[in-house]
Amino acid sequence: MIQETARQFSQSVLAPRAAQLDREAHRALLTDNLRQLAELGFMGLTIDEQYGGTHADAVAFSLALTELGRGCASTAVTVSVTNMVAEVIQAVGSEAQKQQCLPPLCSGEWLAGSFCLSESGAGSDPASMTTRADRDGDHWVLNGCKQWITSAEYAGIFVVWAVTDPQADKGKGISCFLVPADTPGLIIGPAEDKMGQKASATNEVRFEHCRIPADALLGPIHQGYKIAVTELAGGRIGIGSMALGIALAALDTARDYVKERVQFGRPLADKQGLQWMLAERYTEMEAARLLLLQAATLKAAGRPFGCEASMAKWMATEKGNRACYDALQLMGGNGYVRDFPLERYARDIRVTSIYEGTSEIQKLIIARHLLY
Ligand SMILES: CC(C)(COP(=O)(O)OP(=O)(O)OC[C@H]1O[C@@H](n2cnc3c(N)ncnc32)[C@H](O)[C@@H]1OP(=O)(O)O)[C@@H](O)C(=O)NCCC(=O)NCCSC(=O)CCS(=O)O
Repeated sequence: MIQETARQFSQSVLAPRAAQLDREAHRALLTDNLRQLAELGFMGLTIDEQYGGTHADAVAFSLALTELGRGCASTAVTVSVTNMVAEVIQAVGSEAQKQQCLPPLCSGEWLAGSFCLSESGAGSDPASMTTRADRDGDHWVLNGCKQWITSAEYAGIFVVWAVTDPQADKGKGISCFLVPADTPGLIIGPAEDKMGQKASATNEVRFEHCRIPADALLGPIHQGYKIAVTELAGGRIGIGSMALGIALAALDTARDYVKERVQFGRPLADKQGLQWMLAERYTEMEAARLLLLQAATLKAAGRPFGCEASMAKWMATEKGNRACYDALQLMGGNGYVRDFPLERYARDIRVTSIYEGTSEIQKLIIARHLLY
């Protein structure tokens, strides 16, 4: 039912608006999409009902993200990251923190949540972060700068990682905090001018003597790094599922095109070389779908799923990029112009093999599981 609801919303609302969102980086249309999705229960898909969530599982999350990715990647990534933020709070938050943050995130009162981990010098290696949280009486004081933060412009809550013990071994002195958007000293930089996913804002977030109360600590002190890498594994199912949706949208468009387009007196679909392109790319995306469902099923069962999530993200995003490349090729010049959505799909999918862990990081995680 969740998959069908996502599919219908994606076809009827997201897809018709996606070109305008992309062309104008249209925040108002994006936020309208988000409000409607929150009403449908997509902002707290795996969150307990008592906090306003849908209480679905990771499989439903994956299926939903694929359908939303088919329609509009800018919207889908916002849903994925907001769900990841809600999951961190549900996983390690106190009862008071859950009561404070989850209902407004799930209902859409807060349009989004932001996951503030990466810094300019700490992307693939977040344990090298330099943002500090220093204790001052009954407060923490945050200083530092985060980069590549999805939705920062319109987020209601920020989950922020900072060094709380600079003397500790690498990764052992980091803690996690909850920072409401209106906290003085939290400063949102201008949006990046990106290649794709243009309506989704990606900002720098600075903390300048940003004072937060002691009870803003999220989860145990100095355990923040482990919380981040654990939650990122779940986020990777979302990004992989969205990439699958973008790739399938591209392949479906190209498949319909080659059936219609006549060259040398026959439809392009009759050319065996082009048939094989479609056969290979659809087969790869089916493999990605099954890997995503495997990772999601393990997560839903409460079993370890980090390696499987990395395998699934690698497959869905790398093969998804290839699928968009070939789909564009199948449409020739028409793939390259804005009259058709192919060039947007190809731009939107490119970042999926970069954010929430590059393809190289996914292979590092997979290799560690194989070897150690
Ligand atoms: C590449 C890395 C995986 C390397 O990690 P490290 O070697 O530095 O750390 P580990 O020792 O592997 O892990 C630390 C700690 O956590 C435990 N752990 C690790 N993974 C899991 C898991 N899936 N589930 C549970 N626990 C896990 C591990 O056992 C260790 O525990 P102990 O200390 O031994 O008790 C890592 O650096 C990495 O993933 N890098 C990529 C970071 C990344 O994806 N960055 C992009 C973030 S996206 C962003 O910030 C923008 C937000 S957005 O808007 O989307």
